[in-house]
Amino acid sequence: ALTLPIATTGEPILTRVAKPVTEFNQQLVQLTQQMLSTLLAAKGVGIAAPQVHSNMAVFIMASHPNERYPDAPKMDPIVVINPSIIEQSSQQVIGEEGCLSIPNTRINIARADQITVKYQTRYGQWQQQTLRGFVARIFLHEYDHLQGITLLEREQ
Ligand SMILES: O=C(O)C[C@@H](Cc1ccccc1)[C@H](O)SCc1ccccc1
Ligand SMILES: [Zn+2]
Repeated sequence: ALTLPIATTGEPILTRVAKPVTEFNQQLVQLTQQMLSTLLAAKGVGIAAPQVHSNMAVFIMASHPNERYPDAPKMDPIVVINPSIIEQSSQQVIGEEGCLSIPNTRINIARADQITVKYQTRYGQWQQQTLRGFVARIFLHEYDHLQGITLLEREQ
């Protein structure tokens, strides 16, 4: 699967609310494959469809240890479709984040340390999970992208 161009700050697609996925078809599978290869090539830990110019409510989380988060869990990439946040802990943690759409920028962001989320897999199956720490941070960062929100809008 080839990589896709990544939208950067100023491109309208990054400010729009993504649309729910209703067709779990081959086109969706192909999009997720291209998002994954784009993510891996960019050495990111997450990527959302709007970042590759698609307005679908889809993102991929792929935590792995990195210089900023050396104890980040190594996990198989998770495709998240039509996500919703059911619960967020009031306890927040400040952490440094980057964004593939905002090159050479690192911003400290406060995020809930624990969240309960619901989403569909690439086969349309509903999952409900509790996420903590860095993986919760990635989920919230990508979920923001689906609402047209980036780090720049969250910066205090
Ligand atoms: O732009 C994106 O959505 C991908 C970000 C995701 C991210 C989420 C939470 C915290 C940091 C980044 C990229 O992974 S940016 C590259 C990166 C990788 C590891 C740590 C920091 C930045
Ligand atoms: Zn981002």
